[in-house]
Amino acid sequence: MRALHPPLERMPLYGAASSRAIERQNTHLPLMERAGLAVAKLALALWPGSGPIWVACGPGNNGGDGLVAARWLAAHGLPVHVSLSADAGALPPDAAAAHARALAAGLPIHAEPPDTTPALIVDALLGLGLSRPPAGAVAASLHGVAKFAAQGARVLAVDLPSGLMADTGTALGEHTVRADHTLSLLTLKPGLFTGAGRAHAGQVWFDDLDVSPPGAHHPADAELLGDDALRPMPRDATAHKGSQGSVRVVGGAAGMEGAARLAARAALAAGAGRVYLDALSNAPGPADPAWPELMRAGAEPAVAQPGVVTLAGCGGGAAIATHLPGLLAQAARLVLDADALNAVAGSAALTSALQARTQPTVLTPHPLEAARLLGCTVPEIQADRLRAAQNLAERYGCSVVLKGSGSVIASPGHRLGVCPRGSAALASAGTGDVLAGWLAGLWAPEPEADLHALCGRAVSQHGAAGEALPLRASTLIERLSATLGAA
Ligand SMILES: NC(=O)C1=CN([C@@H]2O[C@H](COP(=O)(O)OP(=O)(O)OC[C@H]3O[C@@H](n4cnc5c(N)ncnc54)[C@H](O)[C@@H]3O)[C@@H](O)[C@H]2O)[C@@H](O)CC1
Ligand SMILES: Nc1ncnc2c1ncn2[C@@H]1O[C@H](COP(=O)(O)OP(=O)(O)O)[C@@H](O)[C@H]1O
Repeated sequence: MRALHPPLERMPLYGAASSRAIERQNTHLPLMERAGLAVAKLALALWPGSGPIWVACGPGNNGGDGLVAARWLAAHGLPVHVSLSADAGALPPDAAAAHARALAAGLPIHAEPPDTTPALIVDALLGLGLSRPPAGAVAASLHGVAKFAAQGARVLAVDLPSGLMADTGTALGEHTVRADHTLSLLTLKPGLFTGAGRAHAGQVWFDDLDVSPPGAHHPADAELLGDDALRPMPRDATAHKGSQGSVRVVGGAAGMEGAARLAARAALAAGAGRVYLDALSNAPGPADPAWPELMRAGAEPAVAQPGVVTLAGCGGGAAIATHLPGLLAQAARLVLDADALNAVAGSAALTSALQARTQPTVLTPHPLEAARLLGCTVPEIQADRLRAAQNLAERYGCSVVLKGSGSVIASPGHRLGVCPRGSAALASAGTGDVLAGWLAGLWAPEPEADLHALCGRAVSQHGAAGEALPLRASTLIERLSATLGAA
């Protein structure tokens, strides 16, 4: 068992169906006994030393894990209140056996939550089997968990916070558990790291139940990005500005020049040899008075040159649409962000032009831009962020970074990546422009890079720099420069 916190290694993620398939391959092992023992060990470590522990067990095998854990905790002499929000006669076989062993050990099993606030709650109500918004006895227990948590009880979720969907990180029902800790068992589930998952899971722990590697015969559904993505690329001693590639930022309509400047600054900080700004505002003067290194684009460099990465959209407004036909047709390497994405979503001609591109392209939508591109709603995007990113990648034939808590990286033919870095400190205007610029700047010197991996690097580095307040987009560039930058 181990805690997942930096430095993080790459880890495979398995959704509910894959986790069940792996479980089926290992039915010869006492998985529930191992799971319950792991839960008990972590609960013991988290227990504050006094006060009761409420082990809240549900109707399935997640409840079975809880019953095993409760037996171990009671055997250690800890004050345990076990509740079962289900008919014991209807438990699945493994959980029924765990129930029988708990009774045989003399453990009282209640129908109701405790009367007084526990010090620690072990949430074993629902795991992988969640199939509908909680109701009845389970919902009543979930209400109790929320009430006691508000009174200061710590919460350890078994496998998944009850109410959270394993595959998507969608919270079903109003009382989805907000855990302080979640111990993911056998496999790590993608829903812990994207959508509402990060808000509900707290500190994630993982125990493979000694089934290692858990998916030897089963491909992972996605990959959790590791901190190897944070390593800066070494710069060759013979590097010169010409060898580092160029970034051309097309954006910054009147009133939104700042967005394009943030992107251009980030591109320079990431390592691009030269950065040009095509400001759509046509305002006179230097590209960025505070950053004299940034140049105004004239006739050169042509976007068709392989050394040039074009980043279009940041603060582009409606004006970006007129530039897109040319950029989509010619740009050797293209990143589309913000208004460029909105323009594509609103135009069948631009959509066709994007789909017809054969040169490498990255899209960096936030959920609203993604919804426009897929012709659906933001809740539909957020209900399954992995699928949305995959659909975008396939529909447009591009690499895609679907931003937000637990950014998802998708490219045709590649395994989905989920980024566990970043935080709500990034929730302020301009941080997305910095990401787009940083990505373009990382890409500039590496035309042959695996674009999917490069997107993962950009998102991980941006996220790692965005985990502490106070944070403005400008300070984000400073942090990126200080820790990972090349400029
Ligand atoms: N069997 C084993 O050997 C192992 C089981 N494990 C545990 O087993 C869990 C999966 O067990 P299950 O497949 O039984 O799934 P769950 O324990 O999540 O529960 C499934 C049960 O909950 C009911 N249910 C679903 N949604 C509900 C709702 N909204 N309100 C009320 N009831 C609802 C279902 O009808 C079903 O009876 C994992 O999450 C994990 O905790 C793992 O520890 C690995 C080993
Ligand atoms: N709660 C959060 N957790 C993690 N990352 C976040 C969170 N909120 C925002 N971000 C990140 O901040 C950036 C915001 O981008 P975006 O919405 O395009 O903003 P803007 O257009 O103002 O620059 C994205 O990289 C996004 O993933």
